[in-house]
Amino acid sequence: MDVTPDTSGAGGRATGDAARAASITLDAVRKRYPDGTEAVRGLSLEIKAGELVVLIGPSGCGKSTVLRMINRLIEPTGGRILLGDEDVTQADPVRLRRRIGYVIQNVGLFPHQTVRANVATVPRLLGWSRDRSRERVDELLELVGLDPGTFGGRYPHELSGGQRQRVGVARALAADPVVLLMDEPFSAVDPIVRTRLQEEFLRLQAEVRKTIVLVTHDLDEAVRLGDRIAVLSEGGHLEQYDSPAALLGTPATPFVREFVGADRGIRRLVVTPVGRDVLDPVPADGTPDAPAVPLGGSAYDALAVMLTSAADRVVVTDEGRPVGVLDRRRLLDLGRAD
Ligand SMILES: Nc1ncnc2c1ncn2[C@@H]1O[C@H](COP(=O)(O)OP(=O)(O)OP(=O)(O)O)[C@@H](O)[C@H]1O
Repeated sequence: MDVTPDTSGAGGRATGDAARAASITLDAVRKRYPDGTEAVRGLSLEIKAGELVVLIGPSGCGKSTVLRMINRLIEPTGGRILLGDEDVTQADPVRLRRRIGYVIQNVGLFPHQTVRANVATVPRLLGWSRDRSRERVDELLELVGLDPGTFGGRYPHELSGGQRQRVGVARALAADPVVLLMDEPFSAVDPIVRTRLQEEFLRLQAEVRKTIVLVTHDLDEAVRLGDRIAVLSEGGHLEQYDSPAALLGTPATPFVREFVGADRGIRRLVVTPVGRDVLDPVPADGTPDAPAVPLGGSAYDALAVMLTSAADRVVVTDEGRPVGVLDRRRLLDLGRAD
């Protein structure tokens, strides 16, 4: 398998290939548009190989500009961007883009090409044989949950919005890129489909472990998907770069506090697992008559169970065995970490 920067000839399996993910380093990156707009005024950010980082911030803060500078759809006017240890500003932009998958809001599929032909776009550019392309495309369609026999010959207008989005992801993964850039990938579908796509996407990422930079407006999406979240303010200023739990629990600046909102306590419960450290021992006289929740489940789910059964505590179980008791006050404290 080719692990050098040039992907020509590289293909291989779609799964379990951590060597094909690269770290990304932004070092004092700037973008001044020709009309004088300073979209990004010196942003530094490290993204580890295999990490999923979300860029979030108000409209116009420079998120898309940052994303597009990574694959040089937009040229930076200052600073450095490294992919692994290679400076992307020195790379040939066309070859660079073949190594970087890119997924956008309305997917941008070619309307007059079948699903298979759309997914095979980059392999074709790379000169792969027909058989090799076809094998890879079918493997990817399976990976994103579309049966190749049913969907491979369809045209984009014969798919639902969610199916189109999956084809977009398959296409972006086709040449086994080292990095995946996603600009509002799930915003064109309704909230129910969006949640399902997000869940599928997390499962997919657990398999392919790409380095992913994803732009969104949606804080819940950021919290659900991100290993780390970068909150940007105007001019691409980095307000905070942290795990979802740390961001919600300890906003670093007044801007972040306002951005994550008053309901951050609830959001924090969603990303906080119930661990042994917050449990009281099971009473000596046996398990209390309370509903059970699994160890490691989210504190939010535990709260939901308490509320629906009007209980003041839950029994926490590990593989069915009670390991402790969590009371409501202790649980609510988990949402109030600052
Ligand atoms: N081609 C351009 N020429 C001049 N200014 C631009 C250009 N493209 C973007 N901008 C400006 O740069 C700033 C950042 O834009 P960008 O699209 O990166 O923001 P964003 O955070 O992605 O916004 P949104 O969330 O609304 O998509 C904005 O003020 C925008 O008006």
